[in-house]
Amino acid sequence: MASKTDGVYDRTPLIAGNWKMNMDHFQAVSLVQKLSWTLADNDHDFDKVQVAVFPPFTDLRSVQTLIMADKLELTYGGQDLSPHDTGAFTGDVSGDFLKKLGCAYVLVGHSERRSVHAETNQIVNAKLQAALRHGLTPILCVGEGLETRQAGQHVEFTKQQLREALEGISAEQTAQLVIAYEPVWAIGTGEVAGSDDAQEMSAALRDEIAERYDTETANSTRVLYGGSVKADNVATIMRERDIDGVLVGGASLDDAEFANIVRFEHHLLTD
Ligand SMILES: O=C[C@H](O)COP(=O)(O)O
Repeated sequence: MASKTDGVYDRTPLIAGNWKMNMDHFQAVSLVQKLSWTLADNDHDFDKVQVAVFPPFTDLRSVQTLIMADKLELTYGGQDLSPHDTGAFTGDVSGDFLKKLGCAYVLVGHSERRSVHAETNQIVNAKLQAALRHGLTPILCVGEGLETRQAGQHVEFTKQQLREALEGISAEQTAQLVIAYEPVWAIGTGEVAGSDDAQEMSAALRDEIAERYDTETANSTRVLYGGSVKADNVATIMRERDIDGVLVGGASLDDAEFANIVRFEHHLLTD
C-alpha cells in the first residue's frame, strides 16, 4: 500500500510558519526572499507541499508586494481577525482587509489569543464564521494545557473546543478548513508531543468531524501539529497517518531551518 514514505499523501501537506510578534516589515521582506531562494534552489514543488507564512499585520502589504512582484508560490495569512466586518472596533482587523491584501489563510483561536486575549470558544466560532464569509481558509487552533493532559482529559477537552468552534459551520466549509492541534505545554518550550500522542489527537479530531458530518468531510479536512517543531523532529511527526502538516512558531523565523522543515520529505524518504 502506498504511504507517506513513498511520497504519497491522503491530503496535500501544509507547512505553516507563524511569526507571532516578530519581524518588522523590513525583516519580513528579507526572510521571505531568503526562504524563497532556498526553496527555489531545491526545486521545491509547491503543489505537492504547500507553504504559508503568517507575518504580523504590519508586514502583510510588504510581503504581498514581494510575492506578487517575484511571482512566488508562497502563500500567507493573518494571525487573527475580527469577528466583525467593519465599524467601531479600535485595533481590530477585518477579514475583508486581509482578503484584499491577498491572504489565503487566517489563524483562528491560537492558544496565545485564547490565553492573552481571553478568547472563548464562542469568540473563536464567530471569527471562524467571519473568515469563511471573506473567503479565507481558517487554520483553527485547538489544544489542551498541561493540567488537562495530566488529568487525562485532553481528548475530550480538545474535541469540545472543536465542537464549539464548529457551531453553525457546514460540512462543506469544514472540509475546506485546516485544524491545528497545538498542545499548549509544547508551545515554545522545546517539549514536543510524542508523535503517537500527536497522531492520537489528530485521529480523535478527525473522528469528531466524521461523527458530526460524515467520513468524506473528515477525510478532506487537514490536521496540522504545532509545538516546538524543528527540522530534526518534523519527519517523525509527518510520518503519522493523520497529520497533514505542521504549524511552526520559533523555527519559522530562521529561513534555513524553516526551509529544512518545508523539505521534510527529504528526511522522510532518506531516514
Ligand atoms: O503557532 C505556532 C505554535 O504556537 C508553535 O510555536 P513553537 O514552534 O515556537 O513551539
